[in-house]
Amino acid sequence: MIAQTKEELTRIIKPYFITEDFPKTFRMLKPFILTQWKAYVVLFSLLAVDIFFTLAFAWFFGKLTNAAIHGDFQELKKLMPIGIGLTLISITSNFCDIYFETIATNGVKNELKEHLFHHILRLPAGQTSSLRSGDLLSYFNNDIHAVDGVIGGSLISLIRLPLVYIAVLIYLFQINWVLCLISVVIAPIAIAAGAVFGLLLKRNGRKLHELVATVNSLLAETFQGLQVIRSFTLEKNTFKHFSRKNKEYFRLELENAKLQGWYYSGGYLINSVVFLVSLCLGAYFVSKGSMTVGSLLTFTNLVGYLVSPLTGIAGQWAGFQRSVTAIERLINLLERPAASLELPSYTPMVQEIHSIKFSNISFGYDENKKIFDKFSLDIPEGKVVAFVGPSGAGKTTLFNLLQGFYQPQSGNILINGQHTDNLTLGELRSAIAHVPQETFLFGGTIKENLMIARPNVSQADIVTACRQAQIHDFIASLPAGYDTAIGERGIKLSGGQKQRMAIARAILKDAPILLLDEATSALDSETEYHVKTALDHLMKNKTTLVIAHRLSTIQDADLIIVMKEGRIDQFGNHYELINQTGLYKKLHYNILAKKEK
Ligand SMILES: Nc1ncnc2c1ncn2[C@@H]1O[C@H](COP(=O)(O)OP(=O)(O)OP(=O)(O)O)[C@@H](O)[C@H]1O
Repeated sequence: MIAQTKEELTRIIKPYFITEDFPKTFRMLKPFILTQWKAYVVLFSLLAVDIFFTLAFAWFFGKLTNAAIHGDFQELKKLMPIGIGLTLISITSNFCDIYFETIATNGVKNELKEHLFHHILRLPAGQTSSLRSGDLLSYFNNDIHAVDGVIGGSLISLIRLPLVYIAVLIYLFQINWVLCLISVVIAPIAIAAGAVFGLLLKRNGRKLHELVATVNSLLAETFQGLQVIRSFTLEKNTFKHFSRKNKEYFRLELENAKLQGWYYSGGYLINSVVFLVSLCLGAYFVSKGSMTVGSLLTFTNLVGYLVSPLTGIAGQWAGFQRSVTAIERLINLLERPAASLELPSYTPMVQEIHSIKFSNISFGYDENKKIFDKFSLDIPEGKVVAFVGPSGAGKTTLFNLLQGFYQPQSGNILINGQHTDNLTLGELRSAIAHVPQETFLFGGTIKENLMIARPNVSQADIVTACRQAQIHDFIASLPAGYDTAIGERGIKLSGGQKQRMAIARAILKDAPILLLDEATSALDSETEYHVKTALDHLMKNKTTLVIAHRLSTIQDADLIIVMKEGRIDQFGNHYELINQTGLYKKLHYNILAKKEK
């Protein structure tokens, strides 16, 4: 398709050229590169050794040939130690090159990985909810490794190759300027061809990085959702989807290989032509006596360096471009604003709760769709407050705001009269124990899962908490007891056991505010009894906010807040509310009806 207008032409050409992302890339990488400055200084010093060696070896070769032709054994004897010295320099410099390049690139990547991980851990929920876990993994196992091109070999080569070119050009010019001129004429072709391939590879590189992230997300979601896939018999469709993406990846890699193949073959062709022309012309000059055989050999030895740096620069440029596309993705992530400067950690500053107040809160996950509009609520000290209301009323959102996962667009949340904005995230979250509806357990042992509640918990604390949470007897009956591995996400535990593990965690955390999101899934009456006993222990002496689904929790609550569409529809205790006509009465009879079924 031919571009009709200038704008259209610009739109087609633009993706092939780096403009703003180039300085942006270096601005982002600079602090990480500076951490490895010593290795980079060594690498740049080695450039000089490399250039010296290239010229010296060609010189040595020519000298040796002339000495051999003239049977000059004295000269040969003098040249031998020089040859050995050059070889030793070359071996040492090669070793140092590899060693220091590894230090520089891996050092930078290590720092970058830590920075990225640190950043992701500080991102607010609003930023991470739009990221898929596969995408996040891709940053670490794909994009970070692709930065090699910018921080390692490609960067060094982009500096080394022009220097080699200039040094060789000056040297060869002195040997035979006519031959030199022929080689220089070829330069624009090599540069132009390399640049075009580099830009084509960049476009392909961006597609490849995006596709790797998609495939990673697909894999992560498939493995996490294997049970759903099995129960909805989605195996065939899932496989087809994966296979399509996998083939697309293969096709893009092939396209890349083709581009690289053409590029290297083109470089080889240019190299060969220059070499043959120089050799034939040089042979003519030797036959005319205007050049020695040694000089011709030196020339043919070095003439490649007048072409390869040019094609090489273009090749490195291509690698560089592909890396830049990976870095663009990293920059996009790193530009997302973090919720705090430091990583939150357990900081139990708030020991007692006298008041919790939501004051004129307005909030929407999407700013155009408000969940709360000037919402206010006072939570009484040391009481159990139950939140009930239809799905989507905003009950969980209230919990999210109190824990600082999201910030209200206006209004304040105050704990003991102090704005939660004035507390660090560590202080705020250490004051709250949250028992979510679905318990997330890590893949380690029971003990490891309980120890995350707070630092320095003892075995005795754990056992006491588990007894109160009605889970100790079960754990003790396991062959490895508290050291039993519970499988990924605690797959080896039942729903009721997971809930009691979450309650034990909350007991261990011993925070003054308790947020409880009761599970909606029905438990058998014995487990229900155990869970209720565990909760009674947990709620003692705490200010408790509970999203309640169980009749007993609701009836026993000191205050019931009936929520509807982000507003408080009714409030009071069970006996007050049941005698009013309104939403509570309806909800109450709905729960009763469900229970009877
Ligand atoms: N992370 C999110 N991003 C965007 N919208 C969200 C998000 N979480 C919840 N919502 C929306 O906010 C509204 C309130 O949801 P919330 O989870 O607070 O309701 P709820 O009262 O807890 O409901 P349920 O009883 O079903 O859990 C809903 O319309 C929901 O779609």
